[in-house]
Amino acid sequence: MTEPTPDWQDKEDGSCRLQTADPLGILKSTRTVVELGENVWINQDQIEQLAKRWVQEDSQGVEAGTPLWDEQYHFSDGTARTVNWLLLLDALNFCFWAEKDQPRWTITYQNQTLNGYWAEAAALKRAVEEGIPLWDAEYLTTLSEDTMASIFRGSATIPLFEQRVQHAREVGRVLLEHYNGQFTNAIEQAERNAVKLVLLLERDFPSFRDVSSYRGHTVRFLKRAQITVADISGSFHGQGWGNFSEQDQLTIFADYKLPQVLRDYNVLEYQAQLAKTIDNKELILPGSEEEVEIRACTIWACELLRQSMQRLGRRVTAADIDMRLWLLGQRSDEMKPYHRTRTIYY
Ligand SMILES: Nc1nc2c(c(CN[C@H]3C=C[C@H](O)[C@@H]3O)cn2[C@@H]2O[C@H](COP(=O)(O)O)[C@@H](O)[C@H]2O)c(=O)[nH]1
Repeated sequence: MTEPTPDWQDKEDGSCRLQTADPLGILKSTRTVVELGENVWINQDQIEQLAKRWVQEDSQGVEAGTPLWDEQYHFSDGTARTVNWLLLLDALNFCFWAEKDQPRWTITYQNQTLNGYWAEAAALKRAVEEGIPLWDAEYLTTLSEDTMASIFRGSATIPLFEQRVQHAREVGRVLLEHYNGQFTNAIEQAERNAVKLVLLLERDFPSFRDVSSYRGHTVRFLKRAQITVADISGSFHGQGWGNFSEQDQLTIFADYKLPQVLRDYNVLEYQAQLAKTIDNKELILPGSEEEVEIRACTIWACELLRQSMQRLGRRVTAADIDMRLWLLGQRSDEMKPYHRTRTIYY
């Protein structure tokens, strides 16, 4: 007696078959874009090949595995202060690349020159070590531009500086108004459920509302809301404040590095004009059809990769696939450029 097909599972045999409940409505809404899109395609053969390769690597113990949470560049004291610090980290976790032919923003920390995400994390850790209480909601509400400039001091300027100041103040304000200054209260209100916490972030923290529209359809990505939950889980090693239910219901986090890696594996293919724009590091407008298609196809390419690995007997979550691809993207100098969309969402 085979199990009855749950009502949310697709019956028709389309390539983008829904095999999870998709409580965040991300897979369903992005599937429309994948089906209608004319600028970005998913190559199913390449997905099967990558799935086979990863399953073989894993069986030979080469598994990239989810590395331990980094504590060299992340503030981590195991208390509610760390939870607030991580919320701030991910409220500012976007868009680290420089204008065309300009040097990236970097900082020096512990005699190392860091850029991108690692520079952001280390800058926020350095600030706490220098006595700036970034875990204090009250303090964040009136964070000055001078203080923020000092926090992110380094070579060149961190992009979208003004927006980052506004996001930090918004985090403080919303924490005070709704959660008595502690994001741990939000975790408890979400009953320690990953999906509920992502939806709470979307509802209460405007800068996290990463939702687009595409030919009249609403398209949900919620990248920073989802990575906030994943980072709290990572920092607390899945225990205590990091012990969430339904974490396997999260999708990958649609940033600018995953599409770059998926294109390098020929899993994503770009229409000629779009490929030229990206290879020339020209800007792609936020909310444009091209940008939404890149992000939607990234999400579905990873979902199809997950399904393909499962058919090969290897159960992984979207977060496992995300981490593996993102780490590959940290060594992406040889790859074709990632797409340039100036946005606060990723
Ligand atoms: N999809 C996905 N995107 C992620 C991350 C991370 C870092 N998180 C992990 C790191 C340690 C912990 O284990 C965290 O889990 C940053 N980003 C995004 O990448 C971009 C920055 O790239 P680059 O310019 O090269 O620094 C930017 O959009 C940023 O938002 C992730 O994990 N997945």
